Amino acid sequence: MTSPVAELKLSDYLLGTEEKRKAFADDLYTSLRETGFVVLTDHGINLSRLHEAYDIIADFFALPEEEKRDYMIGMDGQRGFTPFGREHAKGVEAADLKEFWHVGRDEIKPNVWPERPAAFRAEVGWLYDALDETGLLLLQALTGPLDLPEEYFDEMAGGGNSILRLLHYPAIPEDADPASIRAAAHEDINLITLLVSASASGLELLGRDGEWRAIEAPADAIIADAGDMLARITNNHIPATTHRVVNPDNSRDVRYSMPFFLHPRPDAMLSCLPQFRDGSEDPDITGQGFLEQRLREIGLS
Ligand SMILES: O=C(O)CCC(=O)C(=O)O
Ligand SMILES: [Fe+2]
Repeated sequence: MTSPVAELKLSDYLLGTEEKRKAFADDLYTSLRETGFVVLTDHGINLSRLHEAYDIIADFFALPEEEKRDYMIGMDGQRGFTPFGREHAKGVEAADLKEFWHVGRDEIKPNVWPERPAAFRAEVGWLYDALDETGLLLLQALTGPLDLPEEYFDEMAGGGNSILRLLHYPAIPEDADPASIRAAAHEDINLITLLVSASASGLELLGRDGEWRAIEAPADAIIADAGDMLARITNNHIPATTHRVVNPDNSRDVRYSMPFFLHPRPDAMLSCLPQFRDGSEDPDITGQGFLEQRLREIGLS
């Protein structure tokens, strides 16, 4: 039996006593290690602005398909629009039942922005920065339990190649491949992922006991999970969390969600930490090298 997902207040880390900060960091580490997930409350991200962002992305996805397709750029899906039926999980043939928009760091690859809704760029840009800051704080908290210098992850991932994904899962089309679900079981590529709670349920996590469980989190909480890159540098001491999004009971129900994938800088070396080396660790690879390898595996490159 896995332990339940911890619910932690980010304010304990930001504003708490030394004791509170340490308890936060230890609980974060233990929950990620044992359940792969943590639920963050009191995270300080402006909630009314967050709800507005959901309205704005719903307006964007409601635009005509041809207009959205104007924002398909390049083939690697790292910026702009990716249409329904394109991405599939690694090792799965059936495509996921979703369309999405990616925002990244302009300095690494320039963003594209839709002409409408008018507030898209400002509000989505704000959310990117807020989640980037929150994600780096979580990584900073992990440096205690991982016995690393406090600035370790700021150097690896500050100004990194992180991606905010705005997701729309439309009503399930009648002709959908019966093998397809909204998002097939997968692990995220990056260090950690932050999910600002979605507009509807459906997210499930594969427990270390092999059981799928629906994620239950209070409204407005942020769910954080560990990705492949964190697993790699800890030699699976913090394993990447397998998760999926299942289809709704009512096939007409739509769903929006906004995962933020916290990535290292492209040239940062993903090197197994010394305390986890036992000969079974993966070889060193740059953030960019690992990303390219994984994008090929999910049909985005
Ligand atoms: O929509 C969600 O809640 C999760 C999406 C997800 O896991 C992903 O896009 O990697
Ligand atoms: Fe994911």
